[in-house]
Amino acid sequence: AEIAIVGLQASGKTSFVNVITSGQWSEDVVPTVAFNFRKIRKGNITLKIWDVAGQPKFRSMWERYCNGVDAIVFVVDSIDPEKFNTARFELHQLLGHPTLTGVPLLVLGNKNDIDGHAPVNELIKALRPTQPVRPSLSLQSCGVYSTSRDIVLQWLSGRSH
Ligand SMILES: Nc1nc2c(ncn2[C@@H]2O[C@H](COP(=O)(O)OP(=O)(O)OP(=O)(O)O)[C@@H](O)[C@H]2O)c(=O)[nH]1
Ligand SMILES: [Mg+2]
Repeated sequence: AEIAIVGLQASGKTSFVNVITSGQWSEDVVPTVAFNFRKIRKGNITLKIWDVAGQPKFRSMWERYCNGVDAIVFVVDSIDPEKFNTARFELHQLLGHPTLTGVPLLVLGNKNDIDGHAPVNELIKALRPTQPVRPSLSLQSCGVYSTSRDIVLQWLSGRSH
């Protein structure tokens, strides 16, 4: 399966990829420039991961990396409600590209290890990821210490063909 991971800067995309690829949580992450490409094997599935940069100047590239993938993962920082509006805007901007019609979407509310994080129902209200309609949509909460990463991996594996 090939997946693209997008979302605003500092939402935790690279940290998430580090945990699913090496099982290691590292404090030492630097803001991504352009993208990182990672390839991992999980059982008999090879995941090709485009970890795309989230700073404003890189957002116009998201569509290019998402084009042709088996699933898009959109990461949101669930402890930073002030960014929800921008996140929604960028998410809808991305999903509005005709090239991405029908691509399965997984929205991750990251940093759920921190007290006061927004729960899934609040993220759904804030981001309204169901518009436009997606055939395959999932919204999950995750964080560095959470086992939901396994659920996420399962979801991703199920999207491969
Ligand atoms: N507590 C907590 N901190 C996290 C989590 N994920 C990421 N962080 C922290 O959030 C900050 C940003 O993480 P990155 O993984 O660099 O974020 P990014 O989305 O890749 O950012 P860009 O590459 O600039 O788009 C870092 O200080 C991480 O340590 C998490 O699940 N829990
Ligand atoms: Mg990054």
